[in-house]
Amino acid sequence: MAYETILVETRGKVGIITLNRPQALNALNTTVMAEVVAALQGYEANDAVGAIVITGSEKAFAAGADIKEMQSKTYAEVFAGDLFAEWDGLLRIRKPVIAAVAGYALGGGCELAMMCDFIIAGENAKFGQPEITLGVMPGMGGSQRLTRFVGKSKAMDMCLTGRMMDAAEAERSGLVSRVVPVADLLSEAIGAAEKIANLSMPAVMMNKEAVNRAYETTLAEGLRFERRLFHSMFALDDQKEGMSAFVEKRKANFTNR
Ligand SMILES: CCCCCCC/C=C/C(=O)SCCNC(=O)CCNC(=O)[C@H](O)C(C)(C)COP(=O)(O)OP(=O)(O)OC[C@H]1O[C@@H](n2cnc3c(N)ncnc32)[C@H](O)[C@@H]1OP(=O)(O)O
Repeated sequence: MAYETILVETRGKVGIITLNRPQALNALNTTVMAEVVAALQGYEANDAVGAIVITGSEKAFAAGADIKEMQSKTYAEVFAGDLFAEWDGLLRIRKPVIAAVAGYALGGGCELAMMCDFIIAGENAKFGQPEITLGVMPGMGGSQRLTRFVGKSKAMDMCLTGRMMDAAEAERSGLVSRVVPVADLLSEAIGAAEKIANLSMPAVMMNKEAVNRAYETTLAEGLRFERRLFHSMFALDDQKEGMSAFVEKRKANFTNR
């Protein structure tokens, strides 16, 4: 499929989506949204792909939702069209999605990164929710997810002042899982994705579902959910293979069954 605003490539078992609107610092317009979700759905349906990386350029992962596209919209339009709801398609992807962030990840760009399963940042990454400076607020989960990632005080600071957080602060605060030199960012993210893609896919997907559940439910309910998933894994060939391989001191050969 030919895309206008993203580049799509498969390396081994890893699908790579690169946001590609350099003239607008990868601002997220309606076309980007539709194309990213379509590419993700394509990888989700492709059994040869086990994990996905979303990245941008060295200067910008994404500098936010496209302000020029939003500028003149009316309340009636954004309400009736449920502006940005299509991004929820990302949340229905069951394979792991890693954000590889260099440069600006602002507004919707920061929100897109936080919708991924984890974030690997280049040393020049800058995260922020500057919507307040435009007279609005985050519209795709920023006020909720950022607060869960970094806590109330820092989330308030960022949403109310619009200030940016650099990669070191983002790692300290738990927003990103690792920080690497910009030159190594894509290979680090692809390496992590490749490692995941070579594991048992049902086990990977159940791990993802269980961690996500921690955001949505009580501790008691989450622990019950984890226990049930854990028990169900003993119905998988991959559980037998993984444990046998350990005991026999060999590499596991997972079949995703
Ligand atoms: C999954 C999530 C999607 C849903 C999102 C829901 C709600 C989200 C709302 C938002 O995201 S509002 C936008 C928040 N972002 C910002 O306010 C950042 C805006 N950009 C900047 O402040 C600066 O561009 C910068 C990032 C600090 C970089 O500055 P620099 O001087 O280096 O470059 P510029 O000359 O400013 O930009 C180059 C070029 O890119 C255009 N551009 C930058 N950001 C956007 C944007 N968000 N939307 C549209 N266009 C953008 C900028 O206008 C320049 O283009 P020209 O005007 O020269 O043609």
